[in-house]
Amino acid sequence: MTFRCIDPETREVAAVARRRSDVLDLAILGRLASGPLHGYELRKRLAATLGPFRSLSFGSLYPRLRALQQVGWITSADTADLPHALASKRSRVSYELTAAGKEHLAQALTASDPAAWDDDVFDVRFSMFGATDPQTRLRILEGRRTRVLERREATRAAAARNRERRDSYTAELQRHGLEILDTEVGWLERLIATERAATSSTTPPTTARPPVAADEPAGSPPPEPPPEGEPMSSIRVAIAGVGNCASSLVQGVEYYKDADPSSKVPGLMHVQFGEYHVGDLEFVAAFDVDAKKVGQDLSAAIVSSENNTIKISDVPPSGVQVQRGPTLDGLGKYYRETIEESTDEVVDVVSVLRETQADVLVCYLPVGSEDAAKFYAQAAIDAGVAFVNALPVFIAGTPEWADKFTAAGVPIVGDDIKSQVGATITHRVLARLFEDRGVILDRTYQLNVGGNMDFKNMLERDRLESKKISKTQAVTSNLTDAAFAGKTEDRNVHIGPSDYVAWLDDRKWAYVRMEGRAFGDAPLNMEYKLEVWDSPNSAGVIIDAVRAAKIAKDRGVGGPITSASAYFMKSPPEQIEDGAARRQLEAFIAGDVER
Ligand SMILES: O=P(O)(O)OC[C@H]1O[C@@H](O)[C@H](O)[C@@H](O)[C@@H]1O
Repeated sequence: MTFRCIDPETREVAAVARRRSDVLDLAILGRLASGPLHGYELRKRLAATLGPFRSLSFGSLYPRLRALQQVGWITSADTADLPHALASKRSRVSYELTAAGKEHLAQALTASDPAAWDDDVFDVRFSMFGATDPQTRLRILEGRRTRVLERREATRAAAARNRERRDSYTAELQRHGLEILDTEVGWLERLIATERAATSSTTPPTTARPPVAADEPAGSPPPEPPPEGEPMSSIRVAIAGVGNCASSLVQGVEYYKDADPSSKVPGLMHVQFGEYHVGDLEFVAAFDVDAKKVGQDLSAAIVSSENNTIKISDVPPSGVQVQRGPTLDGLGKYYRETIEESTDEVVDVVSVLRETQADVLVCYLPVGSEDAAKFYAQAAIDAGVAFVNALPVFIAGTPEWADKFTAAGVPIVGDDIKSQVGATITHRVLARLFEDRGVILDRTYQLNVGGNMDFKNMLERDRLESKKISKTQAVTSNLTDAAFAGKTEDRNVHIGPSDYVAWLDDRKWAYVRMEGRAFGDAPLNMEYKLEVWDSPNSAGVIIDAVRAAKIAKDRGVGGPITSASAYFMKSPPEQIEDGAARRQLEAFIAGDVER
């Protein structure tokens, strides 16, 4: 027996050719859906509606027509025998869809896998939106938007990298390219909003497509509504990781639960956020791996083991017992040395989320818990629970996960919490101030020290990679002129956790320095030091993020909530200048923008 070795390039060329013929087949079937056509007329219609096929020749059309006849999806007839209206001097053969062809077309129009929003397929699918169901249309539009956003990010990053080497024409070309991508994003946003509005006016949110777990038979019943007497307006919150941040969150809800909705309180954007008051957050499940926390009531677990944040309120027993979640990579070297891992059996997280009817799952795992964070993200998708990702593991910001959440109709706000007035926001805004006032920012650092388990865990440098990237790009993405604008790594930017100082407890001190050049290249330097209690500083932001996620869930909006992610998180799917992000978020709360 002989084996023929096909080189990868040949295989790729063959795959591209196959994709092109598949999409051409779909386009042909779509055109024939409205009735029989001659080859010449068919070609004219394809060329008129589909940009990518403008150069379509009879050379590529006829082989596909023959292939479609062979599989039985179309038939041909000699039009010499047909009425005059269909006959033409140019072509005597007309083509028509068979019953099998109609069935194939109907099925093809329900597909919404990533191929549907590829460059060469999207136009074809879009031209058939009239015959596509609303949910599929929406998924394709959202997928396409993610693809274009991804491309815009890559173009921006490339432009920032090549800033010094490019001449003015190349710069102009890049600017023009970005403008086109901006326009496409805006166009897609408008289409999505229109589709969404049409869908929600015909489909009540409770009947929005329920996410289906991989192991769950399709069509299994949705979770029961809350027990009678339970207020519908509460937000049922589950927490993964009962550390200091969870402690401040739980204490903070207690602290502000009776606040006057029209008042201004420290640390919160709004007491009343849309239809939700701070006090509407209700904790229904919690997961941890620490033996001193698992099995305890949440109110006790938040002040157990290594938790050492400032106390802001007494929390009465909650009736929620901390359950044993999977460890995966959740315990780094220093955690293992410091805490004892629970020997309890790991619970089925998806079932717990379903049984407790959680609305939102907040992921508060230690930095570096890449696998565990993804495990909880998948659990949220499978259980149909909105996800707020507070840690620097890239989930909402990756097209792969964004698509998964979008396809499941589950909202996500992420990634990596940006504190109220923390190291990131102050650094980001002040660096931008340099630029806005014409000062060239040449170098900067942000050194952070603290005394909580987060900082101890981060002594393990391997666990830091995504944290450093997230913190760095949160600052550099807000710049356009600095040589390191948009970069995640550069000799002249150093941003990251720096050391562990036990006696600081949950306090975090950030030392920031910016070196620039002002008028006449005169040096201009700025240094500041920020002292905060780390966990309360992010708790208010999480309370808002949870409420934004719930609002999206109520409205049947799945996938990344871009406004909330940009305002609350360091590494959102789309970085937006903070003032604009806040305005977008207010518009989202008011229901004026979809996400
Ligand atoms: O102060 P910044 O840079 O906004 O960062 C805040 C948060 O960053 C997260 O990554 C930490 O895990 C939190 O503990 C911290 O509160």
